Amino acid sequence: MSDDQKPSAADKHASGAPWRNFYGRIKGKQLKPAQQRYLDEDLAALSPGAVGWDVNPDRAPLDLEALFGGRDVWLEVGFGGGEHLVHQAKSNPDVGIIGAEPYINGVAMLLGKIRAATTGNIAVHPGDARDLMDVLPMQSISKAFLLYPDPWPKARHHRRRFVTEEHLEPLARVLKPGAIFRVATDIPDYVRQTLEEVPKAGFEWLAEGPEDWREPWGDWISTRYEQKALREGRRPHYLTFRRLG
Ligand SMILES: C[S@@+](CC[C@H](N)C(=O)[O-])C[C@H]1O[C@@H](n2cnc3c(N)ncnc32)[C@H](O)[C@@H]1O
Repeated sequence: MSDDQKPSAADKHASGAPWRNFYGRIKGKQLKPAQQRYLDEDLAALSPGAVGWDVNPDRAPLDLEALFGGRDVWLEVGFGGGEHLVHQAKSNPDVGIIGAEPYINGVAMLLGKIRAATTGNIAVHPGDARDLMDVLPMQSISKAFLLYPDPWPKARHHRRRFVTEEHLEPLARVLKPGAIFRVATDIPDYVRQTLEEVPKAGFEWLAEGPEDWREPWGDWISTRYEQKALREGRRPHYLTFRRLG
């Protein structure tokens, strides 16, 4: 079936949930017993609240005050193995960070790192960031990270990329005016699409000179995917945007 024949976001499930295709991997190789234990023992307590359509069909906004006690809240979309998320949480104890990641093996890896780091300022949504953004209060997030999003290199798959209206419009809605949005990618055509689409959604690119995109952020820690890209000879690009308004 081609993308055109599939249900679109305008189509709904019987529950009222929009039909959101997720094309990435949800499960990889068999989890190690310790990883399964992290999921069983830790995940529920780290939940940001009622995100699923089954438990929150009216999409009532999450109580971030109750979750993080009035801290600034940051969002990481697609945290992979969680190394960047935990690094930021450890470096910024006065901030609360919510991560969304549908790949359950990645979620288990993050939970292992949270145990080792004993940080208390992380919430984890083990699913699609779109479902999370539905229930984040308007203008509640002061920084967002999109680090090495799935590249979808074929032209007919570009519409699956995160930097499309379907994702950027809700992201813009939940970010505070002036909030920072960081995007890292190793795919030149992803840079092109990001620079075209993100400003259309109400952001400005903060480029401090033509070579600015080559330099990682001062508080950067390289991610698993970036390490793979470097091994395979691809160059990272670091783009910083500010939410207008
Ligand atoms: C290429 S990996 C990069 C992972 C990590 N950020 C890194 O740099 O190592 C992209 C990740 O984005 C996740 N992802 C894709 N679509 C997503 C969505 N709609 N919401 C949340 N995560 C998503 C995938 O499951 C995958 O783990």
